[in-house]
Amino acid sequence: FCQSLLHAVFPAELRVASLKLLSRVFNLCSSYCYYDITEIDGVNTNELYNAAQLYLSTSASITGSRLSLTRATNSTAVTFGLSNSDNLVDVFLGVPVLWEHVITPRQNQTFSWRPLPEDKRGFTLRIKKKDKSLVLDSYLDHIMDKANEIRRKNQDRFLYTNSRGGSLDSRGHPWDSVPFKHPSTFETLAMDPLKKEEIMADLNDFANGQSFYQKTGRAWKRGYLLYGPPGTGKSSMIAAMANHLGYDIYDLELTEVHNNSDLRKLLMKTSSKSIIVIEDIDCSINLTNRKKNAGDAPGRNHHYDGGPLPEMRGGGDDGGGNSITLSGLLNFTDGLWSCCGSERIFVFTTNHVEKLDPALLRSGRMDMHIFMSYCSFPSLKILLKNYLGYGEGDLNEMVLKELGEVVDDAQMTPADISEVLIKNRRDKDKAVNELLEALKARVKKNRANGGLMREEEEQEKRALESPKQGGDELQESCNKSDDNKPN
Ligand SMILES: Nc1ncnc2c1ncn2[C@@H]1O[C@H](COP(=O)(O)OP(=O)(O)OP(=O)(O)O)[C@@H](O)[C@H]1O
Repeated sequence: FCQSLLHAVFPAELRVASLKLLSRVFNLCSSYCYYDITEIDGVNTNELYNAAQLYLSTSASITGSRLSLTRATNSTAVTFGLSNSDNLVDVFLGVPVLWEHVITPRQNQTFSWRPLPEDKRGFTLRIKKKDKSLVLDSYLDHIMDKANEIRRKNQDRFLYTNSRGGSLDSRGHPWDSVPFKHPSTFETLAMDPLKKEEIMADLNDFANGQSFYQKTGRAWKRGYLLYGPPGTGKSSMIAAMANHLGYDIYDLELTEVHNNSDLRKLLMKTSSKSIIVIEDIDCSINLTNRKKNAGDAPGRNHHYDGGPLPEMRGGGDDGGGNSITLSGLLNFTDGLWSCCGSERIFVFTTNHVEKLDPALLRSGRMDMHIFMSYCSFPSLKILLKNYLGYGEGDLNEMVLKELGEVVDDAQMTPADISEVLIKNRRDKDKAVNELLEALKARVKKNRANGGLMREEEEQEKRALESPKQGGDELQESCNKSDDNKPN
């Protein structure tokens, strides 16, 4: 009776109008504004909805007991999201933002070339009116960036190489790629923990430093020089860097690049958020005495240490002529061309730092010089944990002390030590005993050689400390060290 009375007094049109009026009054009085971010915008997928879902899946402040779990194609990680009507508060630049996930059944199917989901999904974002400009100006961009970063970390990454004599694939791309699945991480890397932390902090500062680089007018790139004897983990370090940041790797085979202009083309085809690696830089091109090289005979500035000699490719001009020159390489890492794209890391590795031209070592080019040393005691403990599962306190105190006493003087590389441990990994005691024997034998051998290996290391350090030393002098010191090399 009441209902029919109400309907008679308030006809449907009046009811709708008054509801609209009420909601308008409510909106005017409310200090909040609301944004709806629906999954499907018309018939197109709304990128912002997917990004918000991914972004919120990393938030630790999710309330509610029902969460949705997803695992995307090509992804190795499971992410969780908000279920229906669940909400969470995110804080951005000190401003609280409320997110609510709303799922409603789709009523009338609109005509579409593809079937639409049965449910209409969307987020409602509630924010104070006074903070509206903040949301529109930077919060949504922040969400898109973060979501891309999460996708990158979750998805397979790629290892690119140019080793096809500079030919292009069917898409005109000069790089070959394979999925990158190297298991090396900073946790498994045998290295002084303090040094490791310093490198990780430097990488994090770089990856989060967009505004810093923009503010200071610097190109968003960073250079690392990894040097040290073979088998000390330079390649493992590069893999750990890529895994830590979630970057792709471009392994640049310089000996396959014909000239400076090809080098530029390769650079232009690299993506941002990547590590561009030139391994054994001292063996790839002749990086010393560059003035002399500029006038050298054709092909002279390609220089090899042991590998097959490259084809003679013409004169060594600096301006994009017929072969790679040091200045071409410096333009690649340092000049205007290095700034196409952004967020890129250059890593050069060498076993003979003293052979490098001081121009390459100058600060600003290689921002961080990382010496990969022979296995130290802290590094040894990491290897024992990796290969035998020995944690702190698991190994007999006496044995540990003995290992500590000989490991520095043995000057064995982590690669050599890993070999000994791998060989006996099923019998832990045997592995440790054999390692101890191997270390002692190496100490004996080094003493018989008069500690020449350590001297070589010292030379490398001196070369780094005096980057202004001329190319000729460096070459001379390098030749001397090669002559004196122990077997
Ligand atoms: N610091 C390290 N931490 C953990 N494992 C290491 C380390 N150094 C070497 N290894 C082990 O030795 C193997 C060879 O090391 P890696 O190729 O990284 O050395 P490298 O210094 O790059 O050698 P090269 O100069 O000959 O290229 C690795 O696969 C890894 O198993």
